[in-house]
Amino acid sequence: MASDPVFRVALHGSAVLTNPRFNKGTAFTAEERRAFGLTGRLPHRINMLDEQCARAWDQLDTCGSDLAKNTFLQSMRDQNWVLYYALIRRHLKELIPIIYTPTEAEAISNYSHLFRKSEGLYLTFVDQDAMEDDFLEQTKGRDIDLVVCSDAEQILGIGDQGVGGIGISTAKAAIYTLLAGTDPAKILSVTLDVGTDNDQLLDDPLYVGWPHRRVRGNDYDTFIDKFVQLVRKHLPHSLLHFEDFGVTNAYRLLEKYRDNHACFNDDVQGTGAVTLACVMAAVGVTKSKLSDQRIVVFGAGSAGLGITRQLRDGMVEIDGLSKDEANKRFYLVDKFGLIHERLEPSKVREAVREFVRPQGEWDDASLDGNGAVGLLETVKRARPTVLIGCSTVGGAFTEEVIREMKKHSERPIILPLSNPSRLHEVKPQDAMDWAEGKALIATGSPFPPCKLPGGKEYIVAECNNALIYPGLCFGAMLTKSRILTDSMIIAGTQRLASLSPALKNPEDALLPDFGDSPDVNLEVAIAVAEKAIEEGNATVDWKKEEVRERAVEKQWNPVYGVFVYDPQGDS
Ligand SMILES: NC(=O)C1=CN([C@@H]2O[C@H](COP(=O)(O)OP(=O)(O)OC[C@H]3O[C@@H](n4cnc5c(N)ncnc54)[C@H](O)[C@@H]3O)[C@@H](O)[C@H]2O)C=CC1
Ligand SMILES: CC(=O)C(=O)O
Ligand SMILES: [Mg+2]
Repeated sequence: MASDPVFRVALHGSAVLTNPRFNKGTAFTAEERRAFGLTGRLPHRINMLDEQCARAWDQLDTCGSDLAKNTFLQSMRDQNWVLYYALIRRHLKELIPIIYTPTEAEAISNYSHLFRKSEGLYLTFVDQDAMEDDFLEQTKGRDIDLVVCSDAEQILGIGDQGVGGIGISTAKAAIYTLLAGTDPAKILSVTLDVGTDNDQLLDDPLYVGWPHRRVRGNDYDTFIDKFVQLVRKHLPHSLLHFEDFGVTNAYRLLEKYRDNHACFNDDVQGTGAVTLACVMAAVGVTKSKLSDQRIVVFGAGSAGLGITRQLRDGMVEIDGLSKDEANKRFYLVDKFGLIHERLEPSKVREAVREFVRPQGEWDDASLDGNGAVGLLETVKRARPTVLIGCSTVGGAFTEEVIREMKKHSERPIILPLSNPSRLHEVKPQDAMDWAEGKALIATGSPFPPCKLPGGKEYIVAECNNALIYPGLCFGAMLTKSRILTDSMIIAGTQRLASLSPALKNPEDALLPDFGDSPDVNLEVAIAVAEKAIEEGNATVDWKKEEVRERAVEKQWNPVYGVFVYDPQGDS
């Protein structure tokens, strides 16, 4: 058996108990209590981590709502990292929805009212002259591998949340630790407070962010660039994760920086990757090819377009289609209806141009009350085999839409991916009933299984980027890759797809269970790291054969080590 790791710690007395990285609470041993001046600061009895977890679980049980549980866990994280992560690891499926989607969305929208303690780095537009000092204050002497940042323009389906964006950066960071084993001490969570266009926040006297309209244009770009250059200068080997930016900035910033630093946009690339893996599994069940699919994407924002591009690239890489041929498999429907050539140019964003349906094809289509080619008409004429929702429009996949799809597709693949749960385009059970028990379904947030006509149950896979992004980025971090390339992402995606339970049993879920997500993300990380080495992007001198062992070795696990007091040690 491996012996407990030994840590040399320079803190003493209450400083150890108030530092979440080192605090063990009642688990400090008698020897440690003497060495760190804790004997009189703790009750007599020494607990094991398992006992602490059992007590915390009971305490959590007394919280009256999911939001109260989220708040309880947040304060546990402020007190004791090992206990927080150990508790969640022991109850992964129950607690991920509490610390992540859907409950975290509620916590973020109440951020100013629930505020208790600062977490992470707050960079505010008006304070940008001090940005480097503020940045160094939190990073100096720390060995940071990962920076997770958000400007909070499009948080988890609930729109602009201003300074509350720190909540998504810290939640995504926690998922990195839980599912990939990234050391929490090596992660920096950042909110980029450039104001907010959310009137409710601006009118709220308790709002704790910068009460100003969102800064845009050159001023915004200069502010973001200042931040990215600090990351590049002071943390050159780190990975920079962008989360929940508005659609235009999401694409622009990724393209601007990804060739010079390892950058990742989760809503674009993570969502694209997990959905590609999910559709690959589904076409395995229907015994067809990716390139045989006709795909309607409802909501062509960061996620919708990221998914479209990733599926398109999959058709090119895996099935050998040309890019132009692959583009023709997609029908994008946004708030002005189907994106086609006759739409006014102002309604067609630059990023969607390659997927615009040609003039002529839709000339005689019926228009809805807004003069648009709506979803139902698109489904009638395009006869999709795959229908994906990333629109935040709850209930948009109506009975008529699903029944129409079923007329032309024996096993319709239906993926309502919008978060949180109330914004899903269709409830899985409704989709299954309307598709006469034949739908293949995955959702963005967790849902209970569907009942099938014969009484059996169908497990609804969770197609959430958390099933893949921690592994994708951990693979790049492990190998200290200079950049995160599309082919590294495809390698991770193929590894995830190969783990689909539906490949072994077509009646099973399309993606692995979230309870298995730590093992799944490890596999993804290994595939990405191997690819990084093969492509020459890695800056570590490893052979591909040693990646698995190294990856496991580098994982942080929520266990208490043995502490030795050492004034020259960590603090
Ligand atoms: N399952 C997962 O892993 C992920 C899910 N999401 C979810 O996807 C949703 C979209 O997120 P983002 O793409 O980041 O937001 P976004 O704001 O970039 O995209 C939303 C798109 O939907 C369009 N839309 C709005 N109303 C519409 C309507 N009535 N009909 C058709 N389209 C309409 C908007 O114009 C926009 O293009 C959110 O609910 C988010 O939580 C996002 C990332 C990952
Ligand atoms: C899951 C995620 O990244 C989102 O809903 O934005
Ligand atoms: Mg997101």
